[in-house]
Amino acid sequence: MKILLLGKNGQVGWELQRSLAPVGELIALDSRSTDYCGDLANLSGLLEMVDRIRPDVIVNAAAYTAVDKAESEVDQARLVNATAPGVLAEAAKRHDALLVHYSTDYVFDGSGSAPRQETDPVAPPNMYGQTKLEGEQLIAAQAGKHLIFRTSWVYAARGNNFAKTMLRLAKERDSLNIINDQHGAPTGAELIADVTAHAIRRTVMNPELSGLYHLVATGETTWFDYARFVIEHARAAGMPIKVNTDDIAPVPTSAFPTPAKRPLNSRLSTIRLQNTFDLVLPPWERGVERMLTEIL
Ligand SMILES: NC(=O)C1=CN([C@@H]2O[C@H](COP(=O)(O)OP(=O)(O)OC[C@H]3O[C@@H](n4cnc5c(N)ncnc54)[C@H](OP(=O)(O)O)[C@@H]3O)[C@@H](O)[C@H]2O)C=CC1
Ligand SMILES: Cc1cn([C@H]2C[C@H](O)[C@@H](COP(=O)(O)OP(=O)(O)O[C@H]3O[C@@H](C)C(=O)[C@@H](O)[C@H]3O)O2)c(=O)[nH]c1=O
Ligand SMILES: [Mg+2]
Repeated sequence: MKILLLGKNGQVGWELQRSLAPVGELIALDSRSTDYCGDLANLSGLLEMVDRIRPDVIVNAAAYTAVDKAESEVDQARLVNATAPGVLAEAAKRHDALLVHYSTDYVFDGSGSAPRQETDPVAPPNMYGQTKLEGEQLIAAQAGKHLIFRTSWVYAARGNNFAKTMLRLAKERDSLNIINDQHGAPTGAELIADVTAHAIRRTVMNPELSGLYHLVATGETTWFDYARFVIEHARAAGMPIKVNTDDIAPVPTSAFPTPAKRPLNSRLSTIRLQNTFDLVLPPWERGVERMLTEIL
């Protein structure tokens, strides 16, 4: 089985290089690859690359993930998050290949407090979420073999994420204001990559498993509680931390203005994923502790 991985150096892409290696013959690309085009902004290059490689599985871990910047760079965000995945879906269908793709909690408006199911209505609060939703829709419209995993609050030892931002700020500043009314589950790139490998094996044998699945760690937290969890672990591990525990302040969303609006409720229900693929998803704290142990 030939697997094509796009976005190999992102948080999830890096872990997929590990988890997909034993699943099939892996060809991993990024935007700067030279043998084959791995640039999602080059649509004709992408098509030519897929026709040359003729993969059995395409895993797209590339995305425009700068949430605030997407508000002012909509065209680039849409090209990478929507148009290119649509082109990949078309090419995958032509080759009868399985397309695996990732989406986000930011497709939901964030109202209420119930965990969202895959069938719940979508209403993205920002342009990143809007373009990610358009990507989902273009893939589904092809009706080829596909898996779309919506995840949230992704972190990894390698790459940029909220936990690493907090470690940096805790060393530099003596006070922090952190939003305490946005709820969700930090989800490790390792978990996403491991579940992806498992689901690919099942879906290749059983294409009717195609569809949309929520994939997040178990439990929930807020950005504030998550920040405290990370900073206190780092302090206990002996990392030099400048900020006092009492000077990490919980604030409402209204007190932390950003260009992009974020949902208050990012909880995702994973029942469909767990039942379909016989999976157990670990509590979010386990993965974050592992990541901290690795980087501290
Ligand atoms: N990060 C998060 O918190 C969340 C992410 N997701 C989704 O999960 C998936 C993986 O995200 P994650 O690993 O965190 O993202 P990262 O931001 O870590 O990685 C994204 C990768 O996409 C690449 N990329 C951007 N533009 C292009 C392009 N034009 N051509 C090729 N590659 C490109 C980047 O490479 P380069 O730097 O070289 O441009 C980067 O390596 C994405 O679909 C994302 O939308 C969902 C929910 C939460
Ligand atoms: C730096 C900082 C952020 N915040 C808030 C802003 C925001 O609401 C929240 C997280 O900030 P970030 O910029 O890391 O989050 P953001 O980039 O919005 O993270 C999102 O990325 C995309 C790709 C996704 O798909 C989402 O699931 C989610 O992970 O924390 C504070 O309250 N205080 C701070 O000092
Ligand atoms: Mg971000």
